[in-house]
Order: sequence, then C-alpha cells, then structure tokens
Amino acid sequence: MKIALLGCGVVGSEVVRLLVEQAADLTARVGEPLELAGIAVRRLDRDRDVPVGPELFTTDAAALVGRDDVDIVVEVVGGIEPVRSWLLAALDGGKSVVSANKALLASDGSTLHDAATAADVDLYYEAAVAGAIPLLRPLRESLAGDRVRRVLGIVNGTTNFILTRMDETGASFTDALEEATALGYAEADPTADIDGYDAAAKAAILAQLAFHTRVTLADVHREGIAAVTAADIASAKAMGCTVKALAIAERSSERPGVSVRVHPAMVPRSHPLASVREAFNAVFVEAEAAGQLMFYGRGAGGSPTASAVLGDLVAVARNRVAGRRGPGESAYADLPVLPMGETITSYHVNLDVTDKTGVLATVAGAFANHGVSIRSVRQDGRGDDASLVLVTHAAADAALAATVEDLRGLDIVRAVAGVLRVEGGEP
Ligand SMILES: NC(=O)C1=CN([C@@H]2O[C@H](COP(=O)(O)OP(=O)(O)OC[C@H]3O[C@@H](n4cnc5c(N)ncnc54)[C@H](O)[C@@H]3O)[C@@H](O)[C@H]2O)C=CC1
Ligand SMILES: N[C@@H](CC=O)C(=O)O
Ligand code: NA
Repeated sequence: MKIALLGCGVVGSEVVRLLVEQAADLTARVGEPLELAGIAVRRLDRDRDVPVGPELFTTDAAALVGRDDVDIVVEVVGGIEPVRSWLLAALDGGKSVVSANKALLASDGSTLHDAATAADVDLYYEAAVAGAIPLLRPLRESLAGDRVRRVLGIVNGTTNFILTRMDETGASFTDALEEATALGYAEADPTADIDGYDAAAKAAILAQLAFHTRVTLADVHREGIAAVTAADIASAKAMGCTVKALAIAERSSERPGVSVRVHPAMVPRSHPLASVREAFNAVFVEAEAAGQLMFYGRGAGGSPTASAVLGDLVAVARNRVAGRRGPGESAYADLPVLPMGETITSYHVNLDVTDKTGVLATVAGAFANHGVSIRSVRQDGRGDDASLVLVTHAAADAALAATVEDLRGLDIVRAVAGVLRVEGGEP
C-alpha cells in the first residue's frame, strides 16, 4: 500500500516517525506493508529530523498525488488552496484521503465528500478535530443509532493553553501564545486560533456529524479570546469560575434546527471542563439514549495528532485491502442552522457605575425591559463609583445582547467592564 504524504512539519514529521518505527505492527494490522511513496514539502533545504532518506522528498505535491502507484494520500499541509485541488485530484483518481485539515473540511467538505462518494473511496479526518481524541469515529459510527442533543467542549489547544497560563501564573497573553507556538500547538497563522476560526471549523465538523446535517464554517457564530482580559479572569475567579473557550453545537428545543457557536465563557470550577488544562481538549456529547459521554485527551501537538492520522490511515488501508469503503458523510437531516440570537444562554455582566441612589433599580430595569431575569447581583463600593456584577438566568442571546447595548447607553453606567456568557451550570 503506497502512501503519498503531503506536508512534513509538526504533524507530518511525527507521521513519518510512527510509520517507520511501527512498520511491522502496521503491516500486521493492515495485512499489507504501508510504504511511503514520497513526501511533498514547500522547501527541500530544511533540516528535518525524520528517519527517511532525502530521495523521498519533493516540492511537486501535484505530481506526487498524480502518481499511478499511490493508493492513499495523507494531507498535513493545511489551508484551502492548493490543498483542495490536490485532494480532489487524489479522490478523482481513486485514491483514499486522510487529512488533518479542519479549515478545508469545514469550508468545503461537501465537495470533497461528493468526490469521495463518486470515486467510492474513503475520506477520513479524525485528526482535524481535537487531535488525538477519538471523537469523529465515535460520532459517525458508535453513536449512529442514537440521537445527539448537544456537543460541548474545549476544542482548541492553543487558546486553552493561553487561558490556563493567564489564570494560573498570571502570564501575559503574548508570552503564553509564544509558548504555545513553540510547542507546536498553534496554527501557521495563530489568528486562526485566537479569533476562533480553528474552533469554529471544528464545531462545524462536529455539528455535521452529530446532527447528520450540513454545517459549514460560515454557519458558526464565532468569538475569539482576544477580548478576554486579566480582569475577566480575576472576576471569574472571584465567582468560583474559570474562563474557557468553548465550542457548543445543539439542537434547538424550540423548533427544528441546530445552533453552533464558539466563544469564551465562564465555567464553574466544579465543572469537569474547568480542570481541562494547557493544550488538552475535552468534549461532552449528550445523546438521548446514551446520556452524557466525555472525551478527553491531547488536542494539539505533533505526536498526538499523528496518532489520529495513523488511526485513519490504518482504517482506510484496511478498507482498501478488503475492497470496500467505510461509512462516509451523512447529511440527510437537512436542518436549518439557527441564528445566534435564538440561542438560549446566560450572561455575566460586569459594570462600573456611579454609586448613587437608584442605580441598581435603573440597571435592573434595563434587564427587565428585555425580559431578562437576573439570577444574582454583587456590588462593591469604590468611593463615588461601584462595581456591579450581575449574572442572568438563561434567556435568548438577542435579548441579552440588547440589554448590554442599553446598559452602555445609561448615564449612570461609566463602563461595561466585561461581558461573558456562563456555561456549565450556576457559578
Ligand atoms: N499542529 C497541531 O497540533 C495540529 C495541526 N493540525 C492540522 O495539521 C495540518 C498541518 O499542521 P502542522 O504540521 O502544525 O503545520 P506545519 O506548518 O508545521 O507543517 C506544514 C507542512 O506543509 C508543507 N507545505 C506547506 N505548503 C506547501 C506546499 N505548497 N507544497 C508542499 N508542501 C507544503 C510545509 O513544508 C510543512 O512541511 C494543518 O491542517 C493543521 O491545521 C491538526 C491538528 C493538530
Ligand atoms: N491549532 C490547533 C491545533 C489542533 O487542532 C489547536 O491549538 O488546537
Ligand atoms: Na480527533
């Protein structure tokens, strides 16, 4: 079985190492040896710590993909083009594809799935979501008989690493990001992590598999962590919470449809997600018959991600040996993706207000005007001013956003110092 490897960076070099070091076991598991036909890279002059000779390397990925002797293409390059063209050429040519590319799968997965179906070959991408954690296969196969209600978790290692460092050591955002990049967790352009594109792509892929409906990156409500301040983290701590960047995909209980969102949120320290540290990921899946399931492990880094790539590689190689194709995409449910405004959430709002009679009533009035009920209020006096921290009961996100907009316009509100959604129970 001949493999074309596209990319030999953080993940690709670990794929090569595992392929070479575990060759005998992989052969036994697949029933045929897995042999590297070639490795496409951008530059040949880089020092690479991989146990294969230089003759395997090429800068011509398209030619490698087009070779007649290649059976499986493994893509760990990233980005949309030229990767999409290479993978379409591979699928059209009858080659199976394994990819770690969530950006591509979430933005144009249907084109690739259609090509895989037409060519009767596999397209697998377990490494694209939550690194080493087996999550896509359980959703696609183990839970195929159940009805998933909700998927909730931490799916970006870089931002979880940054928030952990800020929370535990008081590190600055910039220093924590530098460390995450050095450890191989961040995307080539780390704004994909910081601004939530990476988590949004993963959320789209999870929602699509969980609800059997088409969801793309553009359908996901996305907020990154750039606006999370040290004050937000301190405020969360004071309330027995921690700040986590979450991905949430759920069926609406109001009408047929799903909502998919990624944003930072306060999570009570008693919730299992609060103890997910550094680049670890954790995802809860709530299904009607199964109840709650939790998946936990390393969500980023070369070797954990390579483990998921190898798992897919063995699966598609086994299928080719058996002359069959594994389960593919399922999008029959055709559910609408509902606007964020309809999502039911609750907010933590931190206000700087003038400390005079009637302030609390005026602020409470702004909430009441939008039908938002307040769960708790804490006031700390600071001379002529006061800090007012309010946590709401669950309400439509549009009503909460409109309330905050009104608060910004009140004379007695000097500043809206922080607004974070609260997930995972009462703080
Ligand atoms: N690093 C991580 O923890 C994880 C990464 N991924 C995904 O895996 C993929 C690869 O990520 P990394 O290994 O971290 O990236 P990287 O930047 O370390 O490696 C990318 C590789 O692609 C090659 N490449 C880039 N452009 C090319 C071109 N035009 N022609 C031929 N080769 C080209 C580079 O030479 C390099 O070898 C991305 O899709 C990423 O989102 C997925 C899960 C975790
Ligand atoms: N940049 C990503 C890598 C894995 O998908 C992350 O930090 O999670
Ligand atoms: Na995974």
